[in-house]
Amino acid sequence: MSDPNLTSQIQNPKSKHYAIIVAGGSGTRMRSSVPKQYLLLNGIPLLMHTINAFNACATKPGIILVLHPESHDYWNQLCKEHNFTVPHQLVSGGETRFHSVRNGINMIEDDDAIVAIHDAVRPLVTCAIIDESYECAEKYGNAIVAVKSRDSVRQIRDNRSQSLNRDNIYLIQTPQTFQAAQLKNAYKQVYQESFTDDASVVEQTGVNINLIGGSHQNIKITFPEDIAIAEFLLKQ
Ligand SMILES: Nc1ccn([C@@H]2O[C@H](COP(=O)(O)OP(=O)(O)OP(=O)(O)O)[C@@H](O)[C@H]2O)c(=O)n1
Ligand SMILES: C[C@](O)(CO)[C@H](O)COP(=O)(O)O
Repeated sequence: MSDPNLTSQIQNPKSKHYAIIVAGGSGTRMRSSVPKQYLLLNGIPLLMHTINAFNACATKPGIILVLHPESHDYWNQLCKEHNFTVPHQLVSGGETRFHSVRNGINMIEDDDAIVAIHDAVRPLVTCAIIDESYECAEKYGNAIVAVKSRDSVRQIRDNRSQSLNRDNIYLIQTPQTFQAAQLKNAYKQVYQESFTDDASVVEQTGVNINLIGGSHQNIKITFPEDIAIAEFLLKQ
């Protein structure tokens, strides 16, 4: 059950901007007793850092939070424990990230809205990155946050490794922000394993994908050591 006190903003959003924060995963690679999005980072669940970042940015989108269907009560309890009152609407997630995102998109009626999709487990995203992604998506249709590879890169082909020009290699992050019509059309497709992010889903419909600058600090919490790294970065 969602807490009605937290759902008011999305029913009557002040702007046409939305953020779908996907937190419906189970975090198998983290091997923790609770899913990683609820692990504490500087004393509060890391998912709250992520929501706070979107709430603090100038765009101030309506927030749609996608959770595993069995985690809603747990989340509402955490919100009470931590006095967390940022308005948001809860939606149930699906089998994969693709299905969770699709459930979030289904909550948005306005085809002209601008929608950012963000991994709950990227809690170090900055307001500057979030606001720029909305501005660029409004102008160009979509904006995908990415960083250049800092390592040298090689590709295996026919059992031989070949160096690639790393200046042409970008590592993709979130938020990934789109005009709602693009997103809704793309998410009508049948799920494919190659859909590892939202850009790959939208690109499949023939739409050009625009990259914007992200940050090497916008890490995804995936493995146990990432918590210590994020705590270190938060103190900077
Ligand atoms: N069915 C799913 C799977 C993933 N996610 C979300 O998508 C983001 C990126 O996924 P990932 O880091 O892979 O999370 P998990 O699937 O939880 O982790 P793992 O792959 O280690 O199990 C996370 O915020 C995760 O909660 C989701 O909403 N619904
Ligand atoms: C969406 C994403 O965070 C972009 O880097 C990434 O593709 C998620 O991948 P994962 O396999 O769910 O970790």
